[in-house]
Amino acid sequence: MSSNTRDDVLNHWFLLSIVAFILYNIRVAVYNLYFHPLAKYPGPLLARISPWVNFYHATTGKRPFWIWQCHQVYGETFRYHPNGVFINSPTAFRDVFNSKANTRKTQWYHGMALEPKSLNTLCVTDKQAHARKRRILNSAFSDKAIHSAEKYILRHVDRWNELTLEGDGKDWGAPRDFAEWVDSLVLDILGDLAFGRSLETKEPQDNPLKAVPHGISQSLKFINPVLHSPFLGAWLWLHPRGLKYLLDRLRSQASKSYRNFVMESLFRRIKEEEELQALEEENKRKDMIHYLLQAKDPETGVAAYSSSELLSETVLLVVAGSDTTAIILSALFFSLSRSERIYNKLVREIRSTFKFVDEIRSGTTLYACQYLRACVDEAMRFSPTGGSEMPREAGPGGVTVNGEFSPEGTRLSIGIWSLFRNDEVYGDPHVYRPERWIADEKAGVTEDDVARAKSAFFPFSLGSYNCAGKNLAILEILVTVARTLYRMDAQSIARQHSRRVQAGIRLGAKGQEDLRIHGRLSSC
Ligand code: HEM
Repeated sequence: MSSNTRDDVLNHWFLLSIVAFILYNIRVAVYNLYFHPLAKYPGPLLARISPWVNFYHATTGKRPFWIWQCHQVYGETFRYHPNGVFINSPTAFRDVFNSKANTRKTQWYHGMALEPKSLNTLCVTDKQAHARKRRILNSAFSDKAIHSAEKYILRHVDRWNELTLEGDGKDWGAPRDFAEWVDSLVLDILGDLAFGRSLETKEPQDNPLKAVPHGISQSLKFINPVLHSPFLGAWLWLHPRGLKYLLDRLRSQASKSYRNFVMESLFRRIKEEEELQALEEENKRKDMIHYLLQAKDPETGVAAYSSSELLSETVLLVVAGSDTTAIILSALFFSLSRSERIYNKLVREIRSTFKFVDEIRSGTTLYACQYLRACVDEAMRFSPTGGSEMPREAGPGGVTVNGEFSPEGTRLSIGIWSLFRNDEVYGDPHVYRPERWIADEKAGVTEDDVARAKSAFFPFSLGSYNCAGKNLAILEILVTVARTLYRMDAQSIARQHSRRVQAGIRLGAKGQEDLRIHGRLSSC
């Protein structure tokens, strides 16, 4: 064949390919717009046709706000993906997340896993496998386990307070970047509760583990767009075929230090467990990893977890147990720094309820501090911790959500940020107002108002997949806030937002935080 004829053939095939590609996309667009089961729902035109729009918003870091804006424009339900809708309704949340709902976790969760082959309790999508793993995890969060963990939480909070106050505490101490400062507290607590050792990241000396919270944020920020991308399936396929190796090499230093920390801590803890076997039962330290190591398969009696499953479960505990609690504490102190009225009211409640700081521990007195709990709930509403949504899809045979039927495989999403800022439920959703959680006729808040607010409030999710660590998290937050504000006056030196939220994940870059807090001894 002459070179001219070969060029003609190539040009011909090239043109044909382009025409075929265009025709294929037109066909897909027409189907998605007019014949797809979700065709009746409104939404941005391009998002209804193509999954790339949703992906684009995930890369911007502002997807929760895009979702909220779309609800303002298109109403309660809008189509954000050819095969998915967002629904901003408390009823829809219950329909999708209740234990009996015919819905399932999507492939998104497999992408979240460190090792897609060793899925942890959060990432496993098979319901029976999840129930088995969750039973084991529950033993690490039983009332007894939390009760025995409390003394470690208190010890860390007390030391953190001591370090916040400088010298004799009579003058304002040097301002601290609150986001980082709270990260160190939460990580030290987590280290003690999970691995039975204090990580000492709040101590002044240099410590490579101080980079761990940043490593966690970076890893989450990196994976978030991938999870929302149309190439997630290919990503999961490639992961065991070389992609994992490549990613490990490209990882940032902070992300590496977080991974190494988890691995080292776990392997060190496994060794210690062997030594602990020789001790009397009451002298054994029963931290979270202890429960995982001791778990047995009920049928075979052998260890329930392989070492890669243990690692995967440990990663979950570290991420779920640190980033979330730190975000809520940060959001709460940030909101207090913006309102003298709320700050003073909370301080009054804490200082009038307890006579001594040591009385601030789990128990009816702490849990009866109504305003404290309202401030925490309002922080969880105001700055929800998870990503934009907890992705679910309709199971076999489809499911009815909010009165509308969706066939199997339809993505059914509820934007957490949008739901917690739903105008119809909260009236003034963009205002941090703890009073909305306490019925008080004089303040104009009725029982019905509180019930309505609670009807849309699911900070720890709902059903079988709800947060395993919720009681621990609440205790940690309550004692940290109460002991800190009992002991010291806190003051913000800047009035801008401390933490921007990127798809539910903190940016938290060093030096970019605006909320700096310093304390001085309280007069009580
Ligand atoms: C204020 C703090 C916290 C909030 C708001 C929170 C919220 C949540 C939410 C919404 C989920 C469901 C995620 C999903 O389905 O995609 C979840 C799951 C989970 N959380 Fe938390 N969490 C917090 C603290 C903690 C702590 C301190 C721990 C333990 C160290 C923890 C351990 C877990 C675990 C193990 C799961 C997976 C449960 C399962 O899938 O069965 N969380 N959390």
